[in-house]
Amino acid sequence: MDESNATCGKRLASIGLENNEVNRQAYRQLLCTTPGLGQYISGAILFEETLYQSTTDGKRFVDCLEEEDIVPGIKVDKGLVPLPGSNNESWCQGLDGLAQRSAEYYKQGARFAKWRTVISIPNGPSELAIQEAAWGLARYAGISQDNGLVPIVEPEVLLDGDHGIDRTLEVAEKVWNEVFYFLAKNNVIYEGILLKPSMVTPGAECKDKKPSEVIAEYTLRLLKRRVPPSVPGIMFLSGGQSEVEATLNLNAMNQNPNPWHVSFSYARALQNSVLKTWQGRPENVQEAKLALLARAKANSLAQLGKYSADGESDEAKKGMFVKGYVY
Ligand SMILES: O=P(O)(O)OC[C@H]1O[C@](O)(COP(=O)(O)O)[C@@H](O)[C@@H]1O
Repeated sequence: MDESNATCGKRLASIGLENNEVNRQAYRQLLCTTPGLGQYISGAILFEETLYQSTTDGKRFVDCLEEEDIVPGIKVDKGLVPLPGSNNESWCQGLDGLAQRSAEYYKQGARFAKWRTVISIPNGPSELAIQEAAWGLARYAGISQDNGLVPIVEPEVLLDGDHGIDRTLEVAEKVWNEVFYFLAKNNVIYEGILLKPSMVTPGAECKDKKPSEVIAEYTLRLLKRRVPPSVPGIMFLSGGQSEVEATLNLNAMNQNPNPWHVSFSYARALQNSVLKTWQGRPENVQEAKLALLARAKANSLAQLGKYSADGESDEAKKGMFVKGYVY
C-alpha cells in the first residue's frame, strides 16, 4: 500500500475519486484497520505520507498495523526519471539524504524499506539502464541495512512488449546478475534482504500465453540460477496481472520445494476488488474489508501451495495491465 501520490491518484481515479489527502487517508484507513488481516499479511509497505498519518480517530496507522502483528515498512525511492544516453529508459532517484531519511523512518516505526526501479524490455534494455538500476538498488540496500531497515530489492522487469517468455528470462537473468554483483560490491548482507522480482512471463502483448505451471517453472529457473539460498525471502510483485493470475502463479511456484520463502508483495493484485467494492462510499467499507481479507487469504494459501481458484469472481479474473503505464 505504498503507492506514491501520483500512482494512488490513478487508483482513486479508477473509482471516480479526487486524489487528495482526505481520500488517500480514507483508503489507507480501510486497509490498515481490517481486523484479522495479520493472519495473512506480515508486512505493509507505506508511502511517507501514510507513515506519519493517523486514522480519522487519531490513531497512528503504524500502531493499527502493529496491533495486527503487521510490520510497517517504507518506500524510500523518489521515483523514476529519464536516463540520459539510454534508449528512452529511466533511472530511479532517491540516494541523496537517504541515510538521514532512513534513520527518521526507523524512529517513526518502519522496520524495512523498499526501492523500486524498472527495466523495459521493448526499450532495450541497454547495458547502461541495467547497470544504473543495479547500482542504485545496491547502494540503497547498503544504506538501509546501515540504518536498521531490511531492504526490499525491486528491479521490476515491466510486462510491456510482445516478446516471448524466453526473452523475459534472458533479460531477468542479466538484471539479477548485475544486482547481485553490485550488492556484493556494497557489502550488503544477503541474509538481511528480501527480493521483490517480477515473475517470468511472456510480454503482455505476446500471443503465446503460458499457463501458471510454465510461468512457475521459468520463474523458479531464474531464481535458482541467480539467487543465493542465503537470501531468505522472495516477495513477488503483481505487475498488472489479474488477481487470480497472480495468485495461481504463486501457488504453482509453491507446489515444489525451493530454498526460499516464496511469497507476495502485491499492490494491484491485492487491492483491485477492494477498490471496486469500496467505490469511496462509507457504507461499503465493511464489504471492502472482506474483499481484502479474501485476497489476502487466497495469497496466503498460495504461498503454501494450497490455493484453488474455484469460486473466484469475474472481477478478480480481470487483468490490470495498462500499456506504457508510467508510475
Ligand atoms: O510506488 P510506486 O513507485 O508508484 O510503485 C507502484 C507499485 O509497485 C509495487 O512495487 C508493485 O505493485 P504491483 O503489485 O501492482 O505491480 C507496489 O508496491 C507499488 O505500489
